[in-house]
Amino acid sequence: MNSIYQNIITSSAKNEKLLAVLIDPDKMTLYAVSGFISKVNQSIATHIFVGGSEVDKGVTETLVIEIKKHTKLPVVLFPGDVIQITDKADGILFLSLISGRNPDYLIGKQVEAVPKLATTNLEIIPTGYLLIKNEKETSVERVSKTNPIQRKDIQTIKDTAKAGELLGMKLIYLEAGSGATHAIESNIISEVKQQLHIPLIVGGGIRAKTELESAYKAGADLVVIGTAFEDDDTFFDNLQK
Ligand SMILES: CC(C)=CCC/C(C)=C/CC/C(C)=C/CC/C(C)=C/COP(=O)(O)OP(=O)(O)O
Ligand SMILES: O=P(O)(O)OC[C@@H](O)CO
Ligand SMILES: [Mg+2]
Repeated sequence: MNSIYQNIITSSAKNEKLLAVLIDPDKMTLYAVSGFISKVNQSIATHIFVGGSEVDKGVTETLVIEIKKHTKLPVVLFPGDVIQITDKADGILFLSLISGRNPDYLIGKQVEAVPKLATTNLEIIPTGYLLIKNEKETSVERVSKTNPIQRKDIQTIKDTAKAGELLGMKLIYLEAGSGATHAIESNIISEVKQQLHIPLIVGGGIRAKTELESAYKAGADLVVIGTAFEDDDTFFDNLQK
């Protein structure tokens, strides 16, 4: 059986780069799904992530059902909270916000999620999630009440990512924040990647194909893009298969 995680590992070993399109349930209407997903299907995207920092109950499930009608790509939950868990998706990034020091987002929400996950067949992918500072406050900072790590503090970023790996996490996600003023720099990505043995996800503020390519070149195995597609879906035209 080809699991989502196994595919990420295999692609990473072959240096085949992956792209997740992030759909924020707050911003996508049900009637827009089929048109949007048809663009995703024609693009180089390999995954669909669904999640937001603040989403009302039930909204994620309805959206995932609709998305699944239109694509064969794996749909992976990227939840800001436990209420976003639905068994209609294929997998879930089981996030721990390791850049922060809020116990609710390190272990509390994860404990709360267990009874919900017990009734699903979701593939659970333990993910160390690091928020890196940009020029404006991000939704994740506000919602989680945690401080991001400063960009100049590369050693802390590296040590935090490595600590996630040593704790047994299967992916590390470097996050500049949805709609970040600037994407995570190549030197940060490459320094983090060099000392990891697990795949690296990079997201936040990537709005151009050149930025996507430089994240890949620096060592990102999977890049997440949301806002650039939300703002202007002609961005897909540059990312045709
Ligand atoms: C259920 C489990 C295991 C975890 C959920 C709880 C944790 C630890 C979450 C991590 C911190 C967090 C709040 C992540 C949110 C990730 C996310 C989907 C960000 C995208 O944010 P948007 O909602 O697009 O931001 P905007 O509203 O600014 O567009
Ligand atoms: O919306 P953007 O800025 O592309 O960010 C994607 C993702 O990393 C946000 O959690
Ligand atoms: Mg968003």
